[in-house]
Amino acid sequence: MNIVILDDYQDAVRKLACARKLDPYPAKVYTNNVKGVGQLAVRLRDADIVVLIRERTHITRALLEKLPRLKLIAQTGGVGAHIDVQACTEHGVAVAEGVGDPVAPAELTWALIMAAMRRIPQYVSHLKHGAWQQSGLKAASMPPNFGLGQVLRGRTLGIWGYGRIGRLVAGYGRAFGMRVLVWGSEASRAQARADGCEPVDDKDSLFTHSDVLSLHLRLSDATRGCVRLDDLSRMKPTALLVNTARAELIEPDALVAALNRGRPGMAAVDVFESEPILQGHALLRLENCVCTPHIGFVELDSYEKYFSAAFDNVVNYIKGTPTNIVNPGALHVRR
Ligand SMILES: NC(=O)C1=CN([C@@H]2O[C@H](COP(=O)(O)OP(=O)(O)OC[C@H]3O[C@@H](n4cnc5c(N)ncnc54)[C@H](OP(=O)(O)O)[C@@H]3O)[C@@H](O)[C@H]2O)C=CC1
Ligand SMILES: O=C(O)C(=O)CO
Repeated sequence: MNIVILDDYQDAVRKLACARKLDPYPAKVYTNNVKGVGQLAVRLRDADIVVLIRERTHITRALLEKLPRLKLIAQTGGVGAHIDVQACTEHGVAVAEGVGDPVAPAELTWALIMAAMRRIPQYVSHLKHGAWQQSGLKAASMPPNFGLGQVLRGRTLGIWGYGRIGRLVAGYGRAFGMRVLVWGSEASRAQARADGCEPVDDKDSLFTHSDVLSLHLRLSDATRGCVRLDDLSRMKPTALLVNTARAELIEPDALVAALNRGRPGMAAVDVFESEPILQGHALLRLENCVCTPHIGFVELDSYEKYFSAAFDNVVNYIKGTPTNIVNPGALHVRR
């Protein structure tokens, strides 16, 4: 079996002990600098198994048609919209989902909430530039209403996407004495009610009433662009929007437009439509936006867990006992 590992950010996989699971099965490791179906098809033409670290590589129908040897795609973390799972099934390519750890992204979400609500990145940056500002931030570039930071106790946290991460973030919010509103499917809202949160009856209520609104949906055709400029415009000028899920959940350009208008007053984001984000991107220039470079899951233990789970799936597949296959139908299609 030829195994190719793509998207190996900063050689992380090679440095981690979990990669030793592949020792008996020689693997080529590439940091993915390949663009387009043609070049990718050349790089992957001898691969039986591809391990994807994150989502830079798009597995499309057109690419699959050029890869008759490919049998398994092993993804770290959840399978996202970058893999055409239906086309994989039709081509007999099994897709294995890695198991992520929701704690690291949930804690990063909270780190961003606290940093943004107390304006910590801005205070740190002003202080480093010699400005001792204790009674609120003042600068020509500050949007109106930016003002002072705010405490969380007694304020309202809104959660859209009450899954593994959203549920943890909600629990931390309750520990801070926040009222927690949840919007989502009937099942999500029932779970939220059982957990002591308040399900809301419509999306508008979530955007209108939240002081902090955090997105935790998965990206799919159904959720792409589900947050529109209209929704953001309903938010309070003092409110914070947090996105550690996927950038494409928000309509293109809507977040920049909304922040420029001051509703919501602030955003904190860990995910971008194109990663790495280009220097000079509008979100990086906005004083009322805190950005981190997709580090929700980047933490020693969860790094090991993400990669280790993906490699377990590879080894189990080779041994003939595939695990965590999201499209079991593919296993019955002759290659
Ligand atoms: N920044 C980072 O490093 C990380 C980011 N993430 C991202 O965080 C987000 C949440 O992850 P996680 O909590 O593990 O996800 P889960 O699958 O546990 O939950 C996601 C929620 O999204 C909703 N949803 C909408 N459409 C779908 C769909 N097609 N399939 C499944 N759920 C759907 C569901 O809510 P409902 O039933 O109400 O519709 C579900 O509860 C994801 O976007 C993930 O990619 C994850 C790990 C690290
Ligand atoms: O698993 C995920 O969805 C992540 O964002 C980590 O790459």
